Amino acid sequence: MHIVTTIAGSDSGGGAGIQADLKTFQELGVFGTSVITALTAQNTMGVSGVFPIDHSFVEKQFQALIEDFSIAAIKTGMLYSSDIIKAIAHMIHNQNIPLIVDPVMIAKGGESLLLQEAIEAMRSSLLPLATIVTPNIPEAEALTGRKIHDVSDIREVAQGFFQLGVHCVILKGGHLADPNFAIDYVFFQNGKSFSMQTPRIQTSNTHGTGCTFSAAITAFLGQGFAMDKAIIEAKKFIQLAILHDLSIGHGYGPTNHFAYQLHKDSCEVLIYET
Ligand SMILES: Nc1ncnc2c1ncn2[C@@H]1O[C@H](COP(=O)(O)OP(=O)(O)OP(=O)(O)O)[C@@H](O)[C@H]1O
Ligand SMILES: Cc1ncc(COP(=O)(O)O)c(N)n1
Repeated sequence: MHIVTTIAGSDSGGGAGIQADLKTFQELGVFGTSVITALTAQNTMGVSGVFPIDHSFVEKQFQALIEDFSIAAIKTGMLYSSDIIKAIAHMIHNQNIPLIVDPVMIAKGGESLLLQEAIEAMRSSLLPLATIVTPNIPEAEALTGRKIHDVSDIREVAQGFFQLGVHCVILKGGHLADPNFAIDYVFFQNGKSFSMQTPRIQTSNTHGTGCTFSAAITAFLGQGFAMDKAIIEAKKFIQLAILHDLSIGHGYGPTNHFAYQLHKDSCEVLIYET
């Protein structure tokens, strides 16, 4: 049994954060463990409260895991403060475990999930340890200080992440204005790159898309998939989870974590060399 870990915030509404990650891990047949960085009072309509966990207790949770388990891959999500980020970086820097950083900053409803003061710690302490980073466009801009207007800017931004020490950058195009396609751009430090394209689904039920996508990458990597295969299969997982939405709640509804196992043969991801 492959064991993977999510270090993230709890979403009481069950669509994002720790809950989305553990559901994804379960669906993909890996054993999920968790380190909770913050509690959020949240539903599909928004975040009404954030209760950060003291960084010493974040450390204690991780310590409990590494004392007992052999962890195959780790992902991070909502990390909230520089204290928490530094504690996590300190704990994992000598572990030699693949690390997927989803640099969560702002919830779909606009609420901040990362303090402004924590952006520098993310850049200087955590990203140098990352195997893969999965920013959306605004997150990539905030972390590299470069603006993204078109695809050529995306390549520049990926270089910015490589300079920090990241091995693979996935720039998620969910926020780009293409009405027909959801395109993500994948860049490896060795110069290899490709884009992944699926039909854009017209829906507001996209709560937790980024969490679910990065959790799926973590689950596939934890099972020993090669990095490109893990990324492409995770794109399939999130495409199906958005397509077969569950219509839960009154706001931005969650995605459907059951969908991949039911429909995985029906999804095609188009890959283009970039
Ligand atoms: N409407 C959509 N149709 C198809 N795929 C989508 C859609 N919206 C997002 N995606 C895909 O979902 C994945 C997550 O992308 P997104 O840009 O939504 O991440 P995010 O903004 O970080 O999410 P979150 O806000 O949950 O953290 C990407 O693979 C993206 O292409
Ligand atoms: C605990 C937690 N982690 C991450 C997200 C981001 O998800 P989204 O941007 O879809 O709201 C969230 N809302 N809550």
